[in-house]
Amino acid sequence: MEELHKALKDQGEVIISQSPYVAVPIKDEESPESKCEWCFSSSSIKACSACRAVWYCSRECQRSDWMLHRVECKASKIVTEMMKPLTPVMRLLVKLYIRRKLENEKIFPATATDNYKLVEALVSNISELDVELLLLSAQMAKLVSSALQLPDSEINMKEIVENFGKISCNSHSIDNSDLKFVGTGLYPVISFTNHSCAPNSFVVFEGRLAVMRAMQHMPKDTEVLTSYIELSDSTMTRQKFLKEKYCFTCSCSRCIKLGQPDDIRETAIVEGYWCKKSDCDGFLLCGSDNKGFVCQKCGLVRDNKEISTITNELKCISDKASISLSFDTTEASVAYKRVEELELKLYHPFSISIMRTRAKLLKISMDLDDMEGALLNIRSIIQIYERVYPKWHPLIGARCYLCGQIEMELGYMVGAIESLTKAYNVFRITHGTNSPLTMKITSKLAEARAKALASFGRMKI
Ligand SMILES: C[S@@+](CC[C@H](N)C(=O)[O-])C[C@H]1O[C@@H](n2cnc3c(N)ncnc32)[C@H](O)[C@@H]1O
Repeated sequence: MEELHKALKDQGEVIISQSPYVAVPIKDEESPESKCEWCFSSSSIKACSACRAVWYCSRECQRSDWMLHRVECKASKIVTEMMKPLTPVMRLLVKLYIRRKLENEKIFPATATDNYKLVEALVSNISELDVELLLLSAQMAKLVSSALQLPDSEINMKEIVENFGKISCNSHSIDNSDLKFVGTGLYPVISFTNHSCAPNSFVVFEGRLAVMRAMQHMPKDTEVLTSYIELSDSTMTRQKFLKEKYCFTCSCSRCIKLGQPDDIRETAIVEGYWCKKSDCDGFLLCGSDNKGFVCQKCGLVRDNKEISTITNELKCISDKASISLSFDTTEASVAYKRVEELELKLYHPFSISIMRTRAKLLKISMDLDDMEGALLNIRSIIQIYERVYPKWHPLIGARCYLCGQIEMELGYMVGAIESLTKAYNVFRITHGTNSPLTMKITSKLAEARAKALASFGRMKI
């Protein structure tokens, strides 16, 4: 780890890259399809013919995973039955033990940056976990040990529970090149990096390879710090999450401002209630008599009844909107527009709730082929992202890339060139100039410039 801090790094420079010690694909609501066990691709995948519990997109991927999967596959009866109920975390743990076994038997080579000793050195925070979580871990440990079919003499329950703790506070979410969450993995060297809510490094993934890059100029001996969490949340929310999941209180340059006037105002913008007077930009705090919320700028009170009438309607319409999303996009569009209307009565236009609703509206507009509507939403989302994320954040790059594509489709070539340039400037730092994503944007940018030149004089902005 010391090696990580030694050399001077420039913005965008690779600090370290590492393959996972163990990794598994993930299925979730956003991406429910099965994925290749090795590279996480979901195209042209076939189930392993022996256990039918894992999938591969090519012979090459199957071959690369074979040394580990061979052992999983052998216990096929149990594994096939248990694979489905096993959560990704449990699967990671099963793979961790298989890998350790193969390493001990010298079947799997151990290298300086890739060996079980590095896993042993990871923090587990087990002494900080509450009793309920410990009990849950112990139950999961039992399941894992039966999946492994180890003789009782080889099972150390305490160690399994401890390894659950290690996976919980050290594993990384793996994104694909579209920034979709596709897997989870343990990268022991990268895991030695501490957290900051104002990080100077960022980890991206090239398939299963994790690549950590400097997000700013880093003089020699600067501590490399990365972010474990969603950076757009308020200080209070970030601290709560870090305490619960990672068992520490963050004291980074953003967190030390907790409770200061600027921090209270920022929390109110992203998560709190807002003054309803159109010419006032004050935030509301609960009044001392608990009867309502008072604007901190103009003093106007919104009583609890008014707030709860809006929140109740909001809950009702939001539920309806999310149900209609899966069967009637037009109905969902109407419902989410009403959600947005109601949210604007309560929250600041830059709030996280409104940002999420606009993300839904963006997707709906695109599904309905309403590109002008999509453009309106994506531009407003970018405005919010640029407030809450550091300017190099890949989410800003992804949104600017999409915005540029929409602008191109609509013939707004000046806007398209501007958005694609912004996207390029983000991804050249986070992903490097040679990554497939950055190259895709470069060619889109060239196309936009060529179209702009060809239509010079008849351009829309
Ligand atoms: C992924 S590990 C990071 C490496 C760890 N510090 C070590 O020495 O192995 C995550 C754990 O490190 C500690 N940690 C990470 N960032 C921290 C920070 N900014 N302040 C205090 N503790 C931190 C917490 O215990 C957290 O659960």
